[in-house]
Amino acid sequence: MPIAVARRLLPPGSIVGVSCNTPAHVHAAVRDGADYIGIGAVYGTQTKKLTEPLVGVRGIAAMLDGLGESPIKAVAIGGIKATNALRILHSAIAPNGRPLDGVAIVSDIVASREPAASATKLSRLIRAFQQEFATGIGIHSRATIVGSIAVEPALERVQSLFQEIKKSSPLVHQITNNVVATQSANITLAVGASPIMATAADEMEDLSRIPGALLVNIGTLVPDTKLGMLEAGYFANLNGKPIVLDPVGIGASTFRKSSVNGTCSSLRRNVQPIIKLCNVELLDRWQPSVIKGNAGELAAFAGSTEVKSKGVDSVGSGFSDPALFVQALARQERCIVVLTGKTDYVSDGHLVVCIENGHELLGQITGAGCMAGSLIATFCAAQASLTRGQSGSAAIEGQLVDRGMLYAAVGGLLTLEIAAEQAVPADGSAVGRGTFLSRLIDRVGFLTQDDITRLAKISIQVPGSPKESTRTGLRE
Ligand SMILES: Nc1ncnc2c1ncn2[C@@H]1O[C@H](COP(=O)(O)OP(=O)(O)OP(=O)(O)O)[C@@H](O)[C@H]1O
Ligand SMILES: Cc1ncsc1CCO
Repeated sequence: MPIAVARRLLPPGSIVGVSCNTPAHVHAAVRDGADYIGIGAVYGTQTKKLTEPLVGVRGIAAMLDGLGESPIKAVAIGGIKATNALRILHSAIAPNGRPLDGVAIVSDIVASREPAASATKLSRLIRAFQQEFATGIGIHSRATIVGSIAVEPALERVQSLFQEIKKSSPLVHQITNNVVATQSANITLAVGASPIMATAADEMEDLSRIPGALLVNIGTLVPDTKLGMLEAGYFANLNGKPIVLDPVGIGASTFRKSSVNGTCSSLRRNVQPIIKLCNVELLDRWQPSVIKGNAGELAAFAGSTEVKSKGVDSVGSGFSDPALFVQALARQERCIVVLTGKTDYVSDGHLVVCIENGHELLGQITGAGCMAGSLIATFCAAQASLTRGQSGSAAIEGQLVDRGMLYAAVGGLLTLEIAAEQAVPADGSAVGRGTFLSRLIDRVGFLTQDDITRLAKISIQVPGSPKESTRTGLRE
């Protein structure tokens, strides 16, 4: 029914909402003067028969963007429950920064044995998110840092994470590719953590209960493993476990791209009430803490044509302004973004940390990026362990991404790259790729926190800001 007709039939002052399934619907609702819009269905639902395609979590942001500066409120609807509400609120942020105003929920309340308790739980979750969103720094901050940005506090954070790994030996669950599984497990053990390379969907709920972190690497993705990834990430989000996503070779095929976040997935065309799990993209189901890739992978992920890829490799010299790229992508994805290469760039959407360590041999063996992912996940597990004591506070309840993961990503990269420098003989004698890999794993095992502090070559900047501080590997 057109809004004008509804307004004629209803008493004056009535609130009129419009269901929107596409950006075109949103534009029409703005033009016709709706009071609010309901965006959906996000997921499949049994509450009503769906006649329009599912929007998916990844589809909400574009619709919010269509609201522009209008005061019209927006809620998401369709299959939303206490278990996925936070995921939806986190992901559904328009490029212009506009979040959802709320979520519409039916069965999780009316079909609950304790509807009042269910409603209270949901409202607590939503308020915690709103509080987090309003007061947060880092990931979605627009605050400007005044003065120079010292790197020492960042290195101190890395040190305490390094100590925590040695102390608690966290479990690092890795669903990775079959090219690198052994070396990834070995490098995780070498740094002092405990790897488990489990892939079956049926065991993910059990594994998610063990504190630690989850790595999802799509290097040799097959449908069965994808089911495991969907389940593992979902339960990891529920249990507040950090997730590192490594979209290996994402530009190589439509299957990889649509499995992660593509808009061409069959999910978009699926009007069945129950979603067939394998058609769901990973990022429709869970929120990563860190997304890591080389330039070709991150360009394909972000839909940028600036950098090309060939299989799992990046082609050419990379982005013209990598710092700005990672900052923008981190802001859009509301998580830490890591761009690897000769120089690495790590951002939380505000700060960008540049790392100049490493060795060219890292670019000449397979799986250096995958090992970087394993070490980043290990440091994320340590960060989660350090913050676990604070859980229960409203701000933590409203988060899926811990801002400390910026330092975790930096710590993982520094560990790999400083060990790589040490793996090359100091007397300049040649080392081949095979020996280099073994020596690299050895050196990760021998690395000390003093090595990291002494040898780190990092700088921190806020792109667009003239203030920048640099730190070389030399002792001052
Ligand atoms: N030329 C180089 N000099 C120094 N460090 C490098 C160089 N090339 C890569 N690295 C380091 O190697 C690690 C992996 O980065 P890279 O961009 O090669 O990953 P990748 O392409 O995803 O690797 P793979 O697909 O083999 O897993 C990073 O820590 C990066 O800093
Ligand atoms: C070579 C290769 N192919 C798929 S995954 C992988 C490992 C490095 O990314």
